[in-house]
Amino acid sequence: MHFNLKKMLYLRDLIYHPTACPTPILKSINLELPPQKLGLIIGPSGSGKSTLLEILSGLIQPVSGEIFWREQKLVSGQLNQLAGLVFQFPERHFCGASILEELRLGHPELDIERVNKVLSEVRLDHLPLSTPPHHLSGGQQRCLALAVQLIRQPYLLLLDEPTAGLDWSIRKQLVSLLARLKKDWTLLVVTHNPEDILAITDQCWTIKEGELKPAGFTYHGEQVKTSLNKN
Ligand SMILES: Nc1ncnc2c1ncn2[C@@H]1O[C@H](COP(=O)(O)OP(=O)(O)OP(=O)(O)O)[C@@H](O)[C@H]1O
Repeated sequence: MHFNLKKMLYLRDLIYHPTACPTPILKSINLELPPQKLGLIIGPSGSGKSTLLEILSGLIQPVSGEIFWREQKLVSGQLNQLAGLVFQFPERHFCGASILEELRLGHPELDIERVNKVLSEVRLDHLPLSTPPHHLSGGQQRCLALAVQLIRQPYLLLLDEPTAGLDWSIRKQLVSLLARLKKDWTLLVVTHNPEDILAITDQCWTIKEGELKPAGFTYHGEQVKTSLNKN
């Protein structure tokens, strides 16, 4: 397997071990993800998936290890510019009174052109900007949560269980949206239920008790196909 380190997200020996915990939550994580690819990490509840995304978005700091983006070593302050994190059930965190307010939270200077561009990216541009986020459908709320991150123009989109709690047809639409987004962004998705996302996955890992491994295994009786040997 050969990757060009100049063009990728590269995690080296990341360890997260809060002092109160008897064992590390993340145990020497190594991961390489090229740009404009979708990486999928599959693991059960409590395996460390959200913790890894929190580190990558600069919310918490690993005790050791390094994070590189295009050969540049990054520290927490730089990570929140690199990455946009969409939490699990992001609609629970909306605090704007309208779509426009939600998109402009923390960025009141954003011009309408950029707002419209990002809304068209997630196919919400047909809605009035005054629509309250809580009046949107479940699928539209997920799209708005993505738009909130995209408008900050991160390089890397981090998605925690993006299809959780959505109906089948909405999950399908969201997966098509993610497939479109990876033409411009690098995506890292974590989930305990990979069924929806596998079809658009370029690289896949499993995580169990904080240990990350490249996938090439049987999940729900089906061989998971990864592109670890592509590129
Ligand atoms: N600061 C902390 N101190 C102690 N334990 C922690 C801390 N942060 C996370 N944990 C524990 O680490 C484990 C991994 O948590 P994490 O939320 O990353 O798992 P997850 O795979 O995302 O699970 P889920 O899918 O249920 O969200 C859990 O057992 C959690 O309780």
